[in-house]
Amino acid sequence: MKRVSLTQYLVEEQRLHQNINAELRLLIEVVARACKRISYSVSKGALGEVLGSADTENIQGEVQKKLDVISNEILLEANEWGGHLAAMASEEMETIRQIPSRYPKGEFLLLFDPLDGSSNIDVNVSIGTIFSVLKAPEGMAEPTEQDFLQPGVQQVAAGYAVYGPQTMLVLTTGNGVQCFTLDREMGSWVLTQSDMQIPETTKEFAINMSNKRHWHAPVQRYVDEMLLGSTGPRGKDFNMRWIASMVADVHRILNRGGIFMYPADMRDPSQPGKLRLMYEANPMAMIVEQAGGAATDGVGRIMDIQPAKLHQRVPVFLGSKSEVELVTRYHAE
Ligand SMILES: O=P(O)(O)OC[C@H]1O[C@](O)(COP(=O)(O)O)[C@@H](O)[C@@H]1O
Ligand SMILES: [Mg+2]
Ligand SMILES: [Mg+2]
Repeated sequence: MKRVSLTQYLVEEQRLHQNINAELRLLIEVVARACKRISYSVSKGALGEVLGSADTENIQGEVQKKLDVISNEILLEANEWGGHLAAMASEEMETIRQIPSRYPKGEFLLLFDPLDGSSNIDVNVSIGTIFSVLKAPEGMAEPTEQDFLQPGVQQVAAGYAVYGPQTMLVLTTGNGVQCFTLDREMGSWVLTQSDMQIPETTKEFAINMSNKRHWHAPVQRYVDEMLLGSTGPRGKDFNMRWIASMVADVHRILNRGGIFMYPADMRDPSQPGKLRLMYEANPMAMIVEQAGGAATDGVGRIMDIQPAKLHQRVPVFLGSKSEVELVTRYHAE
């Protein structure tokens, strides 16, 4: 197999398609390097004293795990001095992080969920990092939180790292989706899947079924019809998977199709769903659309949503196009 590294891929992408410039290319490399460091920490587990709770709470009121804090620090530190960013925002921080004045500033805004699937850390199940890159408005001295509130269609790149049996980096810069596997001996990311495409037909769905009694009618209907299998209106049996790490669930769907759902439910109307628009839904929506799938909030395209606040939550339906279209249609009926 001819080995193509992440660096070689990005250089070629810049040369052939001009969808990225040198600054974005270097920014992606810095993020990828940070993910490599996170991967090494994850794999050390108890030996690296990275497991367990940090005994602190994040802005969402969730108890932080040690790895949430460690991963956030790794990403902040790696990106601060790179010179490619104007500012950063993280799921784990209340407000945005400016680039210290001693470092050069760049033209991009970076947003991340440093550690996705926190509940899986201590039980050795796949977890990940999700990131999104936006362009900073031109000519500002210091970006404000308002500058981050851009719809997902304006993302210039998005990706995730999944820390599973293998560590992989899945990336889009708006020209398809590529997957790189971390070669631990060489310390490099090697291209292992080009132009990933989500299979169109599927028999698999992912949702946390324990919330069933709280769902709204369209989601009840859609899931009930799948559960009826070959005896119901769908005329075929479905399988269910729920890893509770969005990264791992989306990675499976990119590879073998399916639909991932985290709907809003009837419990707390002020919390429309669990997932965060800026750190989880938008970057995953860009990846899924670039791989031929679809991503909606049940009403419209996720990437068209005009964010109102940094830590906004949204319902998420993403994956194989026909399934996402069906559940979205049920919301309209
Ligand atoms: O425990 P639940 O409600 O099934 O939620 C699982 C979902 O929560 C998340 O873990 C949220 O991510 P964080 O770990 O970054 O908070 C998603 O990855 C996942 O899809
Ligand atoms: Mg998450
Ligand atoms: Mg997280």
